[in-house]
Amino acid sequence: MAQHDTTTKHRLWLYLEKPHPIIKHPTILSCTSPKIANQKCPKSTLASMAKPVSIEVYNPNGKYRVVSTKSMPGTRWINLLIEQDCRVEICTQKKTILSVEDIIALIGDKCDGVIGQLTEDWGETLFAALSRAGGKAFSNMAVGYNNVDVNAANKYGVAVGNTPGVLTETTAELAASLSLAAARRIVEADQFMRAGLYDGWLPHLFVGNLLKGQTVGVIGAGRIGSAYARMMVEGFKMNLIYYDLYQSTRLEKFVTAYGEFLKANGEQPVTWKRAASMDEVLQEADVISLHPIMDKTTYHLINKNSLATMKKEAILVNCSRGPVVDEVALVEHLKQNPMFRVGLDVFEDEPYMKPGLADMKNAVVVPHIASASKWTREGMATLAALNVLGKIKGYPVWGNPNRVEPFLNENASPPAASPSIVNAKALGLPVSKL
Ligand SMILES: NC(=O)c1ccc[n+]([C@@H]2O[C@H](COP(=O)([O-])OP(=O)(O)OC[C@H]3O[C@@H](n4cnc5c(N)ncnc54)[C@H](O)[C@@H]3O)[C@@H](O)[C@H]2O)c1
Ligand SMILES: O=C(O)[C@H](O)CO
Repeated sequence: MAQHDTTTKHRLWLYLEKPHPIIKHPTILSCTSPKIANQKCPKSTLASMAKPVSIEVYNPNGKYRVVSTKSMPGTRWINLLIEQDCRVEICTQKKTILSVEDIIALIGDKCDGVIGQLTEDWGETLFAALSRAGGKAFSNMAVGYNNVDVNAANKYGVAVGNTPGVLTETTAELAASLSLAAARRIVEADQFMRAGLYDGWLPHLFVGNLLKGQTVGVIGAGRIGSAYARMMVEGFKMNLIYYDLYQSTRLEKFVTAYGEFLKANGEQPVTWKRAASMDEVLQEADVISLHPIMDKTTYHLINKNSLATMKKEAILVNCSRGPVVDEVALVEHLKQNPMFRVGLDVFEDEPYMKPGLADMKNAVVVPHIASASKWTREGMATLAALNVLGKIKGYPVWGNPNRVEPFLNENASPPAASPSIVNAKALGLPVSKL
């Protein structure tokens, strides 16, 4: 390993001589600071930029500079970028959530595109910085993009990508897991066992809720909400009630067909209903799962009043975004109603929980892991990278962001298109005919 120019803080390059074991193109550099010269930034920004940000570099001679604010699973996404002449820089900073200043430092004075994370605040300041550096594309490694000010991106002509579809089933499976964990009190029972409290079978020990024949309620029956509904209907023979701004015809057809199948086999058929209001779902359902997007119409959708509408023994699951639920009201409701249970993957002030939530036995809490399966996370990285690459190369936008499978086939080259650009229309980007 050779070390150069260690006298200057901003140029501490460490060349790794060993080829990386999995990346096809072996050249990796590590350094502790990107070039930050000639940027017009507020003084406060410059001051915090003085701190070096550590990065790892692949294909240093690539024509296009693409920055990823985090290391992401898999290597396909890196290979796809370097095969198309990109120099890939991955931030290796230990800090979990990067600040706007950290990201400005990463962007530097020449950057063609950035792959970022849902924890980052992609607003006016960052899009201005990216645009100054010649950047044309940003992609969240997430389907939700409520951390992105799309209007600001439009103002600077920056394409904004997201990663739909590849995480639908994985996220729905976690929502189903939380539904079961809450219904059958799995975490409480696990803690009881580990505490050495089990001294024999008892008729009343950890009695929970049977799902079969009960009603599952879905708020936001889009990709994930529909996949979850199908799992609960087919897996546990639950009836469905859903609320969405749009009708989910495919979901309705599925439940109808499954109901007919059950009937033909002499079993009680399942039913479905599209509710005219969210309150109808809250009143009728035994398990309610939240899957809407996060915007001002869904902020505190579940609050003190809506909680009061729900059955005393209902189960509430949230795998959408934390602020969809008023968490202070939820803690109070959990205290007042010990038979009411929740399964939460997301939190209002992530990564923090509101006071009292951690003490509630009737709450199952996990750290925003709904999309965390290996296949999905690698696929998300691939889609995010291809969103950025597509814009850099001038490719059109894929026609149907709900059908992203062709981009995920590891044995074939991906289509020459950006899989999902949310502001394609606003920017007037061409749509692929493939
Ligand atoms: N916890 C996680 O790790 C995780 C993983 C993936 C997605 N998500 C969240 O889930 C959200 C949904 O993802 P998706 O792929 O299913 O998106 P989607 O766009 O397919 O579905 C969202 C649905 O919400 C509906 N909706 C919008 N406003 C509504 C309202 N006011 N009331 C009721 N329904 C409303 C839409 O009509 C749409 O059908 C994402 O935006 C993201 O925030 C979280
Ligand atoms: O929106 C998303 O994709 C999730 O929150 C992370 O997978």
